[in-house]
Amino acid sequence: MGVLEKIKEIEEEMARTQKNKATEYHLGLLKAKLAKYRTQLLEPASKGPKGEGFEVQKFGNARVCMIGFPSVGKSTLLSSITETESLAAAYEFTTLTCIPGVINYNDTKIQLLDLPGIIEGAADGRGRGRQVIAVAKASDLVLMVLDAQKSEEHKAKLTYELEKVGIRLNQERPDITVTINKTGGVKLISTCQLTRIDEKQVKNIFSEYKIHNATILCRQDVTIDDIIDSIEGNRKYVRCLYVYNKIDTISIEEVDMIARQPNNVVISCHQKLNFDYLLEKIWENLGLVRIYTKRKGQPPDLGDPLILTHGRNGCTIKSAVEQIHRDLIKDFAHATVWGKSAKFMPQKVGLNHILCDEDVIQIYKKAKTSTKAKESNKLVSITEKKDVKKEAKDMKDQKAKDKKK
Ligand SMILES: Nc1nc2c(ncn2[C@@H]2O[C@H](COP(=O)(O)OP(=O)(O)OP(=O)(O)O)[C@@H](O)[C@H]2O)c(=O)[nH]1
Ligand SMILES: [K+]
Ligand SMILES: [Mg+2]
Repeated sequence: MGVLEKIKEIEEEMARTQKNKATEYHLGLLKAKLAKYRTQLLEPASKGPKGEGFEVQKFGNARVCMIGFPSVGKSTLLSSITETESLAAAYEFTTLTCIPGVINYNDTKIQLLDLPGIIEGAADGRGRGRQVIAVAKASDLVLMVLDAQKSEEHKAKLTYELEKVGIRLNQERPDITVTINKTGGVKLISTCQLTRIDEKQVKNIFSEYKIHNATILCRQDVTIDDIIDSIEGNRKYVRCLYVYNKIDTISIEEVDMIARQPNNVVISCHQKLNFDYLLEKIWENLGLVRIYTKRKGQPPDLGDPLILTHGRNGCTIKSAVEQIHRDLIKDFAHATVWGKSAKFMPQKVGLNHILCDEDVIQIYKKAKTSTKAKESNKLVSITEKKDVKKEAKDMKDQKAKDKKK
């Protein structure tokens, strides 16, 4: 029986199983089995003939892709907010390849990718689903474009299709560390109370993966899915905006209700409604930071900022210096900062200072001691030493003289 049939069988069994304390272990095991088969299913995609995927050159400071069912308005949106025209039409599957456009926003270039519509079962290979979803895995932000008339079920279905290939939308990577040992069995350690899993359940899951000796350290109250994700490892945690298009076809009350949900953006391409807010949310979710550099005695160069991304713990002077020039780090002495991150203007800071958007920095390098200067320095230090030695000797002679008297 092929992998797809096995997946189908397990999904049916999970749907049939009552969710309660007694079946929890069994369901956990089924989830692990499912995750294993899904990973197997994905393997061929990467080994498939090269031409299959949508090889689109990365461009600009960030990559955003549009995922959605056919005819929700992805191509109309690309043509509306970038200079690129992408054919739009009422029939489904108008777009058959990946069409890149560029959003110029806040001195940055954000690549926006239009993709073919996907349908249920996309992750299992229906239509060009797997190639479309692979682009989502390689993006910094996913725009899930939805037709405002269609119910929430579309959003849930698309989330499930992305989940099946290991994409976790708007979730943080769970803080779990798995160490495989030679002996000692499976040990579950946690720095907080675990209310959703226990050691026996975790042991079952690990034995499903034929791992019998491991230490699992959890720093938050994790679920069994998080444990499976940490074993599988190939998960991608991506920010996602739910873009509800065609709001010209629903009532104001419905628009208001949709707009209030987190990560939702309501737009109408036909009436060009709310594009500014969409661009603002894209910018916010990409976590891009513009840093302007200035030289001593000159005004900052406002035309061409450094564009950095907000890492997990912010963006530091170090990442800015590395972007200017890799070798600059070793000559770095200190920097002065003007802007939101400076306590006073200008503030003298080191490599670990966390920068804010639109800060201005000036970099100071260590004073280059040329070899001649080094010689003279050395000379100075040696003569100093000589003086010190001579002084010590004079003092000693003096003492000896005093003694004789
Ligand atoms: N009422 C309304 N119709 C829209 C809006 N935006 C797009 N459409 C229509 O929706 C249909 C589909 O638009 P497309 O841009 O081709 O949608 P798509 O998601 O790119 O479709 P595929 O490429 O087939 O996946 C077209 O007839 C558009 O004119 C909108 O804001 N309001
Ligand atoms: K269409
Ligand atoms: Mg299209």
